[in-house]
Amino acid sequence: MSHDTNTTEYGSECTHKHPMEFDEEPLVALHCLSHTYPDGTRSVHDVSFAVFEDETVGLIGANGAGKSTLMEHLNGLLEVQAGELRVVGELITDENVELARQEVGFVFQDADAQIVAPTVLDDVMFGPLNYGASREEARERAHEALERLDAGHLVDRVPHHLSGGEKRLVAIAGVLAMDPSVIVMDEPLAGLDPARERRVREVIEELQADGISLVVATHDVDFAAAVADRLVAMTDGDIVGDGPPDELFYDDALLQRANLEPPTAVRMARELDVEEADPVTEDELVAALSRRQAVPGP
Ligand SMILES: Nc1ncnc2c1ncn2[C@@H]1O[C@H](COP(=O)(O)OP(=O)(O)OP(=O)(O)O)[C@@H](O)[C@H]1O
Repeated sequence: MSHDTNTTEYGSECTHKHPMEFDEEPLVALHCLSHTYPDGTRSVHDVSFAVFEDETVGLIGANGAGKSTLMEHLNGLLEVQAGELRVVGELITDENVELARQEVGFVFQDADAQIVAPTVLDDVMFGPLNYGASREEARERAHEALERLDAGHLVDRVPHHLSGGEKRLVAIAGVLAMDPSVIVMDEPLAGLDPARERRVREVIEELQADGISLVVATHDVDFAAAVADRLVAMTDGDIVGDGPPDELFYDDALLQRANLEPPTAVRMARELDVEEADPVTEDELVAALSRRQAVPGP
């Protein structure tokens, strides 16, 4: 999407009040997206959403708010019915949907949905091979991606026999092997034991440190507070909030509208009358409390 966006460029269906204007080119942007499923369920309506370089967007909202529907448009899994999708500035159509698939990797909540091959190596090689890499290059990329996730030891295993956490690492490796600009993750911690959860959190931190942009959908507000630079809140197919965690998680009216509870740190900060900052994570709360303690009394 360019800086000089104008309404004609985006088609006549859109009733969105604010044309998207950016100081920098988003890596992926949906503008005025509406989607109705074949049974007539209207899942998102006139939604605009952009992801920029080197940011993690937390997508939050209650069951059925439209998070998965929005995310499945970001790499062309769902076809745009009304509105438009741009990836690295290119308008995505039937002809170039592969660009969206390559640039935006998708890690499903259900890792089994993503497994396509008889061994982990074949599975991780599948993406690069599918996009024209030689077997040698695909193998190299698959090994690299698995090593990056400390999952090299799984290379010859049968994917269906892996544990839930291992499957998720393999699914992330499959996406990394494609070298995407943006990785979309649907509930990445769901169903993991504490050790696997910790590993997936570390992987997310490593991806962030590597400058990869992420979109993470989650019901876990504590996790969203810890992982996201920016939060986008959805309810009933609309985006109802977009801003930093310390703004959104202190906006009671918005949380109520989105049917969300504030994170633990926000609730505790209020109970403890922490006023000098708006902590949203445990670490921030502890820091605010120790600063308060350090202030000498009268
Ligand atoms: N294949 C489908 N056919 C019909 N309706 C659907 C389909 N997939 C989703 N929906 C409906 O679209 C709306 C948005 O669903 P979506 O899965 O995008 O929400 P979500 O925020 O991801 O929910 P959850 O947190 O429960 O995963 C819901 O009303 C849902 O019932």
